[in-house]
Amino acid sequence: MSDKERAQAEEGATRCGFVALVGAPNAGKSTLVNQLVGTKVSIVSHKVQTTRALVRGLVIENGAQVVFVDTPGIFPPKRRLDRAMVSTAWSGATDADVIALLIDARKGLDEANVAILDKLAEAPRRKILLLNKIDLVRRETLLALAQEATARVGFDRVFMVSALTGDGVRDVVAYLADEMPAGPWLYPADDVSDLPLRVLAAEITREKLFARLHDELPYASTVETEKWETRKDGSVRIEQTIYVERETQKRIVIGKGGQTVKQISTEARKEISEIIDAEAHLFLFVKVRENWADDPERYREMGLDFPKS
Ligand SMILES: Nc1nc2c(ncn2[C@@H]2O[C@H](COP(=O)(O)OP(=O)(O)OP(=O)(O)O)[C@@H](O)[C@H]2O)c(=O)[nH]1
Repeated sequence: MSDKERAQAEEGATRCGFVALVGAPNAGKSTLVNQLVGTKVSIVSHKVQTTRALVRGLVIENGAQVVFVDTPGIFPPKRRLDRAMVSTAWSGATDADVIALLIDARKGLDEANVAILDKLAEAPRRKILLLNKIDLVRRETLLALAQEATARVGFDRVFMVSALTGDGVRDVVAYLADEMPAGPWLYPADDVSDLPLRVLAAEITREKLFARLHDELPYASTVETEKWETRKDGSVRIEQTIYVERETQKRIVIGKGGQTVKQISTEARKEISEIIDAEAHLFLFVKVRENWADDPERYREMGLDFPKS
């Protein structure tokens, strides 16, 4: 935060609001939030539907605090867990001051994007369109896509961005900062995310787990931080449990002689240490928890509502 911004905050000339990022799985929402905030707050993966809970990224620009809500990918729900994710995504969107729809420009208006556009057309909110992955798509294609999408939904603005390279992203932030309503900042100025560190640390381990075992594990596997202890020397002892659904999956995660879980732990520990800016000692346990996807308690821990059916 600059001195000017600090002064604005003190004078009370501040603005603050919520921006919901919606889009089909893999549109690039997590990558965009990370690019906006400049720190890794959301977990990026090649596998779809990695984002489960609402993750907020905070950006301060021109006296405004913009709170980004990174919603789970919106897709036709089948299972209970899927329905919880989708309903959390839409409720995040309807509470926001601005809804930003992110579309993977390579995909164009495929079935998933058309369904989202139709639903968005009904939402009584300001909406903007972000055509993402412009590093991979020709300009003529982008223009045609922008026209097609705006014919379906009254977007206030269309931006062309690359969440990966950061191209065009600052323009989006500047625009949104101007759009935020007057009001005090809701979060401390130096925070980048309100996601508790223990949740973030669990997400990092989950990312490493999937990077290694995405073919062998169902995405229903989960990681929870059970213990977080700061020691006298400033280092942190973290205990996490990886929950899987079956004994066979447990064996896969542990690997021969414990090799696999050890590698996951090493990778996660490195990244967690960087983020907390302290030495981390990470201890991973693997447990089988059958039918966890039907257990309301697990949903609460992930910040999701438990759908009744
Ligand atoms: N080339 C390119 N790749 C991108 C861009 N933005 C995102 N990606 C890639 O697209 C993939 C999906 O990105 P994510 O940010 O995980 O997508 P998401 O929308 O958050 O996905 P869910 O969490 O499943 O909803 C990752 O492999 C990213 O590296 C971009 O602008 N250009």
